Amino acid sequence: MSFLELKDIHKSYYVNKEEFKVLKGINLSFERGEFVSILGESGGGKTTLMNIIGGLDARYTGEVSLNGKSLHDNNEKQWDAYRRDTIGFIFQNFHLISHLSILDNVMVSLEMTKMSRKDQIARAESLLEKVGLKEHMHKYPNQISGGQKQRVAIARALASDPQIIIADEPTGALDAQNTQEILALLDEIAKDDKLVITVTHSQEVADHGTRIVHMENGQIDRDERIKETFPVTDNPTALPTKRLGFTATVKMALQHMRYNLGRNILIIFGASIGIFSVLLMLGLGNGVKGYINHEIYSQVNPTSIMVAKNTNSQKPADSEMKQSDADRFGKLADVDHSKLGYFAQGTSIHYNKTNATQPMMQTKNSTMRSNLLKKGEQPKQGEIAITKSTAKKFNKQHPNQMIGKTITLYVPGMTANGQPKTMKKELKVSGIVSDNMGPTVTFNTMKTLYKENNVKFYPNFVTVKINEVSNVKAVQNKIKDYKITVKNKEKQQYMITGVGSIIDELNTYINLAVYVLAGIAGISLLVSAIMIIVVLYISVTERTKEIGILRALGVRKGDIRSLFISEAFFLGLFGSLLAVIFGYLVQWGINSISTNAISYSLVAITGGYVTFGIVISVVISLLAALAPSRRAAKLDPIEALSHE
Ligand SMILES: Nc1ncnc2c1ncn2[C@@H]1O[C@H](COP(=O)(O)OP(=O)(O)OP(=O)(O)O)[C@@H](O)[C@H]1O
Repeated sequence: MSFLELKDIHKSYYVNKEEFKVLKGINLSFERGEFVSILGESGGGKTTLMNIIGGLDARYTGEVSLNGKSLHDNNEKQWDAYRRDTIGFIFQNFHLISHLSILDNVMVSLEMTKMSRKDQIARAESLLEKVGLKEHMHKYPNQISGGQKQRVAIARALASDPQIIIADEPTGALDAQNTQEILALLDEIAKDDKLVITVTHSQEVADHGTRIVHMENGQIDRDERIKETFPVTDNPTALPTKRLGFTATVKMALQHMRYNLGRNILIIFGASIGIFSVLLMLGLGNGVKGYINHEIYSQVNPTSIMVAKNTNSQKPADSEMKQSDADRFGKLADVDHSKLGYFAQGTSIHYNKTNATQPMMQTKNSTMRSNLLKKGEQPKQGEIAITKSTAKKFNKQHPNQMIGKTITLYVPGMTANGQPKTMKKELKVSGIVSDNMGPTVTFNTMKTLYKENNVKFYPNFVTVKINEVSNVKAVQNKIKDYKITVKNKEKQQYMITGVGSIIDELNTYINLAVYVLAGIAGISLLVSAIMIIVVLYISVTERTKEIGILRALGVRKGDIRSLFISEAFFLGLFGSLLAVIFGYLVQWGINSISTNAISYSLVAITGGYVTFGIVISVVISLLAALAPSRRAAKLDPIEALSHE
């Protein structure tokens, strides 16, 4: 049983369904310790035969067996493993990976062995030392000579300690001096128990080996042993290998990105614009919403709501809110307390022959914020807090001096038989409040005013104080759920009034506007995605040869796919990180201006938005990578290697 045996190998190529027979029944057997040169006319099928032996081409008929075991039924993964474990390729044009250093070129093969990382590096260094390149190991392929490149290729071919070294025209691109050095190295390899098969046109190379096989017209026409086969000293002990794996693929992706740094920075910059716009829109929307809420909440207590009767009637009796209504709300979950109140329109205040009409006035209640009191005290029984503009009307120079003065309050009312009656009461000014609020008296003061004027008093709202802002909506909904039947129609018994009740709706509209804006900004994400697709497609084309090399070294299709997907992942990740940096910078810029102008930070990018931005960016990049990475993985290794 020979080490490597070829039996009746036939191979045809088909061009436009026309068959071209290239190998027409090859029978050969090889042993370890041989240095075989395959000679023959150009186009005679030598490379085709090497591709079959090297496990790059499985589309042939006949039998190739290694140590008596046929390779015929190998599946894709077994072929990958065969190329990793058994074969070391040396190509005429070196086929080094340009974006990896000399050391890393050798490491690609070693990373597929099960050695520890430390041992892998030690072996790579010792192999480079053996080929005389240790001091050049941190250079890149474009920084060394042709002869040196071929020596790197030899070190790489030997990395996983394969039993067969296939060298296709290894000295074709070298001068006489380098040719001698490479031949000496190949000699050493054969002496080291391995089988070296070279394809060559050079008689000098052929004469150097132990055996010459000549091909003619797709068949072997001469097979002569010119030297003794080197003695084989032990059984082959190949290094156990594994697939390239996640870490090595990711590392290689990063190395490629670093090699093309300028271009990748531009792509990352392009990709970041979309995410940045979305982040800024969301942050701005959030900030503006916060600002509007802040403005409203600075005047209205967010945990208090005002409830009135749901009626269009002008009759005070129809709008009456009773203590029983207040008690009903007071019993709802999360309600702290609930109180009757009175809201009046068309009131006026008289002082010192000057009259000031008041568009609206309400009894003091929990929806009012204490900060609306600008000077003096909150009103007690028999007192009133008047607005700043009213105070100015009465005392232009010193409005604050109105505090302590007595004014007359006029309130329009209606007698029991429907006659209008203006009620009045003298009250002491206790303080001055913001114009946003209107004059304020206590509920009891208002009640007394009605009583003194003999008009029945109908409280017309209830304020409900809720324990927490987050429970307001639920309480509002419960109050809205109380129904009453009027003329056979069921309708809501109460309505919620005051600014607080519209905050929710206002926020819904703001959110809507923000999402629309972010959506428009999102269009640039689509542009980023298309850009990444284009870039990756270009990259696949550019790197076709590299893909062929990796496949020849035994890298699996899946790992080739991971390589491109990793690059896309990093483009997306770095793009979004850059976008976050830009986002925070612009946020800082806008907020410094807005804090000066309106004492509020208008942009509020949240951690949630940042996470969303990063996730979206990465997902888009990964989706964009699907098609290009699939294309890369599907490339035929032989075609990829011969790609110009
Ligand atoms: N993919 C292919 N499709 C069609 N024909 C092919 C293909 N690859 C090779 N051939 C043809 O098969 C024949 C053998 O090619 P091969 O490369 O094996 O020859 P070779 O002996 O290595 O030649 P050379 O010494 O010039 O490198 C040639 O005629 C070539 O044109």
